[in-house]
Amino acid sequence: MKKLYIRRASELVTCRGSAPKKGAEMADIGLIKNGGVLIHDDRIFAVGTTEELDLLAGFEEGSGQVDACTETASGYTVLDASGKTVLPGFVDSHTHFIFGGYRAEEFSWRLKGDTYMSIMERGGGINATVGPTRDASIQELVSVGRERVNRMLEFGVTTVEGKSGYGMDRNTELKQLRAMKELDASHPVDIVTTFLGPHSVLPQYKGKEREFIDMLLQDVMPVVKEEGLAEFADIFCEKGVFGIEDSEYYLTRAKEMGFKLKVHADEMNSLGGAELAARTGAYSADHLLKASDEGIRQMAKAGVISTLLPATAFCLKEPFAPARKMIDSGCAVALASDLNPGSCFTNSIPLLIALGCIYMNMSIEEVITALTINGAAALGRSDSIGSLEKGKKADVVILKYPSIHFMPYHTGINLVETVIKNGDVAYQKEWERLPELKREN
Ligand SMILES: N=CN[C@@H](CCC(=O)O)C(=O)O
Ligand SMILES: [Zn+2]
Repeated sequence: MKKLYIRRASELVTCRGSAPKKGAEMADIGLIKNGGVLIHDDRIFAVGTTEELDLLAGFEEGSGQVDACTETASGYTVLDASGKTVLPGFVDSHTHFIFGGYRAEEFSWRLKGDTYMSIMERGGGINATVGPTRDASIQELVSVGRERVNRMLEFGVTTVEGKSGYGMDRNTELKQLRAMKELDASHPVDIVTTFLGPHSVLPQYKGKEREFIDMLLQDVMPVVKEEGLAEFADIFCEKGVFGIEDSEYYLTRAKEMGFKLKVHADEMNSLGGAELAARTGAYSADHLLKASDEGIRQMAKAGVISTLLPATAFCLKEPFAPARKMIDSGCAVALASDLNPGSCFTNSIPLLIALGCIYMNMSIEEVITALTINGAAALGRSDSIGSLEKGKKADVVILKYPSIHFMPYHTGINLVETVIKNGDVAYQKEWERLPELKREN
């Protein structure tokens, strides 16, 4: 058995307890000073103070057994985390990271005053990514996806959700999902897949949205189900895209087929997407910039996770989702990057931390909960990831600094030093590796 002991962490964040964490529970991150984690193979064996775990591991302080990274008599490899913060691996629970091409020009147009929806109406936006994604081979999608997931791992992400939705035909939707499955099998980061066929309306389906949805339900989703290509089904419920009736029709049938549900809801307009998510029993409603008070109340009551995507609001120069109101109303809030080729091309966890704390009035404890256990719950995985508790996957992040308060304080800076995935070191930062400067005489 492979045994690892992370020892003497200045602050160890467990996020233990029931999940998801709602309302005031979000501030309780189960912090242990001078904490440690014992890992056996790919699972967490014990979590506690270093004193408690030394006893459990058969260590004697001062015996010389506990030097950093040495094999010890009791078989543990020791990782000395003194002066550092240890957290559960981050869960990025909403992304669109598999696609072909780029849309950099749209960002410039928006800087000059165009809106996301006006660009979409004149043929840009999501539809503009369809051609390059259809043209890309599965190996090209896997290769570019691998680079993106590598970058996520550097930020401490150990599980990521990825959506289809840039094919909107049978072959390309399946190709996107298969690319993610191939990556999942060959990369340390776990990938949870979502079918998002109804992501936009192609010109030939304008005014015939129901026909398009029926095509997806009949021709594509049975294959997705049969091959186990996606666990969740999602839809872009928005004015000018898919309305409430079409969205409810799709979600109801997707649920009957055995998919878990997610909804892109109330992003640009208050359409009743949050209420729809509550009504259909969705795991999460995502975006929610314009969620109504009634929608917030219903999400809290139904236990729908409010997945907020502040980097998207930031890039679109839109007001942030009302995180404070949601938490104070008893909602469980998750934060995710929404990495995509159009509205938000970032996978930066430090940016989410900064926006959450500075602009959304969330405490750093609430932000940590939103990026770990509540993200895990939004993916239906809170029993296996999202917290440091006995029996869970050993997905652990170690930060260079001694306290969680460095996370917003070192604004926008990646503090991740080590990432452990399934008990193995998957990423180790080399802080001071600079090239030798050559001097000409
Ligand atoms: N809003 C809908 N879908 C994506 C954007 C996708 C794109 O613009 O390519 C989102 O969640 O932000
Ligand atoms: Zn999205």
